[in-house]
Amino acid sequence: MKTFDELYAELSEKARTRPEGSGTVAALDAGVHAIGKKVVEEAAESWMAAEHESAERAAEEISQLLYHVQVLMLARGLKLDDVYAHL
Ligand SMILES: N=c1c2ncn([C@@H]3O[C@H](COP(=O)(O)OP(=O)(O)OP(=O)(O)O)[C@@H](O)[C@H]3O)c2ncn1[C@@H]1O[C@H](COP(=O)(O)O)[C@@H](O)[C@H]1O
Repeated sequence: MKTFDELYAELSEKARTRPEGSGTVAALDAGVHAIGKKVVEEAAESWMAAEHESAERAAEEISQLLYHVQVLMLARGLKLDDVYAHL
């Protein structure tokens, strides 16, 4: 298990070191447009799971949404504090 901040730190390190086989590196290389589409897809899947499936399935889809949101942040060079400043 990891927190939102811990995941962001892990993904930042992946973006910096670009290890072979990293899905995050592949997503970053695909660019903001492709990442944005994944965010929308995972948002829809989160909605559908929350409305029609178990709480556990909804949590799983929401975790994927959070992951893709973080990849989008990295693609735009946004740090956690840039977002937290608006909360
Ligand atoms: N938490 C996640 C995570 N959540 C979601 N995803 C990606 O989102 C996809 C889920 O989308 P879907 O369920 O729609 O599955 P899918 O349509 O079959 O996936 P695609 O065909 O679109 O790849 C997964 O296949 C992963 O590619 C994640 N990929 C990575 N992480 C974590 O990120 C870290 C870095 O991962 P790597 O960069 O791959 O090393 C690790 O700790 C991972 O656990």
